[in-house]
Amino acid sequence: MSGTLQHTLLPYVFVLTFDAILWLLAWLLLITNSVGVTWLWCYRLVCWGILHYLAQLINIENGQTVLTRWVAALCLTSPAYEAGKTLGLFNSSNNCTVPDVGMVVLYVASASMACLLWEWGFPDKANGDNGKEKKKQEARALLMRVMRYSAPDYLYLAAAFLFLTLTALGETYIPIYVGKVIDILSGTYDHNGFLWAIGLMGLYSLGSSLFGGLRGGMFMCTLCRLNKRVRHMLFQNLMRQEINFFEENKPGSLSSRLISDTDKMGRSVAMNVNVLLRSLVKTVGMLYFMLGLSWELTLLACVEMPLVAALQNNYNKFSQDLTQQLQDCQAETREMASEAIGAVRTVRSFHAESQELGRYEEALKRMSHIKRRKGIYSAVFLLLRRMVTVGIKVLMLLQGRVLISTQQLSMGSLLSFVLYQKDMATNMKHLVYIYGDMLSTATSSVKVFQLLDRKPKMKEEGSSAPQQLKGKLAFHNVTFSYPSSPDIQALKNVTLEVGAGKMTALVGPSGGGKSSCVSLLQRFYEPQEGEVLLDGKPLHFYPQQYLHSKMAMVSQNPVLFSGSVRYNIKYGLKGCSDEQVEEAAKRANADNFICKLEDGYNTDVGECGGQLSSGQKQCIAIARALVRRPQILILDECTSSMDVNTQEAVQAVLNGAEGQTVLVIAHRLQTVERADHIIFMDNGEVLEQGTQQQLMDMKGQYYRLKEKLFHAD
Ligand SMILES: Nc1ncnc2c1ncn2[C@@H]1O[C@H](COP(=O)(O)OP(=O)(O)OP(=O)(O)O)[C@@H](O)[C@H]1O
Repeated sequence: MSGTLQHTLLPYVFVLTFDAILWLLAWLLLITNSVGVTWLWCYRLVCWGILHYLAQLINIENGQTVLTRWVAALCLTSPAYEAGKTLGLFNSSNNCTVPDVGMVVLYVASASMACLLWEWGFPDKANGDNGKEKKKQEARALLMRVMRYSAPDYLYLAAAFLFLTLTALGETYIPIYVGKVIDILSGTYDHNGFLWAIGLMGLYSLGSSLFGGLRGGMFMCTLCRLNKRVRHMLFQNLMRQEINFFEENKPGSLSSRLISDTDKMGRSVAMNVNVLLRSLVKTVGMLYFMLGLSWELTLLACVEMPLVAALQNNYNKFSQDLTQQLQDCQAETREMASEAIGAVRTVRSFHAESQELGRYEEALKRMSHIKRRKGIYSAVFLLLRRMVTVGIKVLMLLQGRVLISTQQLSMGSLLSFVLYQKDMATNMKHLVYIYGDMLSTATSSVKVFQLLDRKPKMKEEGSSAPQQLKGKLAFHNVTFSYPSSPDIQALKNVTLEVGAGKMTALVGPSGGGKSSCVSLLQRFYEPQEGEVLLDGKPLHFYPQQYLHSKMAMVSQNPVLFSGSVRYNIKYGLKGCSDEQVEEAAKRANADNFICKLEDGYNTDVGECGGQLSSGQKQCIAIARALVRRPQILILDECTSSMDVNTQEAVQAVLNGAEGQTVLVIAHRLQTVERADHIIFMDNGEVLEQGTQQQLMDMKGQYYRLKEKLFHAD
């Protein structure tokens, strides 16, 4: 460890020694102390050349760039400061002098401090090999990506930055005038000077408040626009994902990504960048005034910064970890509550209220435990930070007393300095804290970006979209397992055909693989082996939108959306007239009961169609399929909840569907008997197929099932 430190520090000591020799040369060569800035610039540029060459000779493995950067800062700080002095930027003599030993030490300290800060904020990539640094760099890259998403709002951002700079400048001038007022009051009273100082102070306060408000408004606008844009993109990409994705990711966590994570991500740009830039502009402005008042006190004030930064850095590490845990816990609790509330009927019917309550309480306990830990860390951190701040303040006041007694500083200037220092400390806290917060919110944006970047795991869709479709479906040696249970084959080497313009029935015991066939037809999943063909072409040759316009499906448990009956029937269809909706409803035998509803077709069906009975929902779902006039109609057990009369009516409609390919999954006798072709499936395999008569003659599995159904009916 100490060996490594020696290796790291040696090149710096080596360069410093050479720099000291160069300064010694300057002191020896110059008889007079007063020199021109140009001379100092030339001399230090030559020094830079020499030291840079030496630094290259040392050639350290990791950190060569840091050393090179430090050499540049070391050589150029002194002429830069002297040039500033000559231009009257600092309240000291305008003469450019060769710096004395004290000033040289100060230059070395400030150059090193600047390099340290730079390294901390923007570490050299060559040094970032370890995991922690890599993580930081990734977080930074994410932050840059969030910023890029804000690019369309550049006008709002430019206005916000302008107002921000004006606010910060206004705020920076106020303490100077407070000090002036105190000096006027404590010395010989000058009425005009007093009024002038008070007036300017009021003007700066008013201006900064006005611009502050405008700045906040602009940032809020940017935040809203960014949130809207990201949520839209995210929702768009979510809708493109394959069905398995939604089985693996619960709705609670997806909606949390969509709402709270996008919000946090936006905050990292609009809010944090706002505070970060304000603090940065103010810090630079205040440093300028503070250096003008007293460089000794400024140096002392600057000591506070690395100490607070080190404390804050450590605290951030713990805090980020706990924040992540807390976010996960919150998502889990939310999911648990929405699951129990959504399935309240099931919970009630199994009398599982106390069990759900217990689970929820456990999750709440875990959450409050994490919150408690977070609170304790925060309290300890605040205590340590306060101790550092107070300690530095005491030292500063002691030094201030010395400066006043030697008349290097007035009382008012000391007050101005103390005001600046207080503000400076707050700004530093913001700079360090916000930076940590930005990185942590960037981590939460990882989740958003993961979703944004996710490509659906489906074969790329083709462009075949023929005007006329015969509607012949075929499975060729299809083997399929659900991604969530890859070891269980739901379909085993299935080969079957659904004739164009014919009605085919899929029958068989529960779990036989009927619905799995339908899922493959809908391209919800891809088979692992074999092909599913439509008119002789694999399904993925057709665009998804085309496929779903030609193939409509009514499932066992149709899902309706909250909204009117009309909205649900023409769901997803553009340019569908009211007449078409009503005609489809009549064909699905839904018109009768719809007209009896309070507002007819405009009646709200409630969340998930909760205001309607299961049979009514199925009728509306059939109407929704029929209104599309699909070439292929798939009915998965869709008449199971209808009364016998309604079933008969729907059946008549289906039989009258001329030229339409109909695939029915049914357990009911009447439905199956009307089919042109019957396929019997069990355990993921096609066991028997043929016409009703052929299967009956076989006296096999279908025959036995029919016997059972006959008795049941
Ligand atoms: N989403 C899923 N994830 C994992 N396995 C599934 C999924 N859906 C169905 N399965 C399994 O696939 C097999 C075939 O199920 P499928 O739903 O296709 O049968 P089915 O004949 O339609 O049954 P039912 O008549 O009861 O609807 C079963 O073993 C089932 O457990």
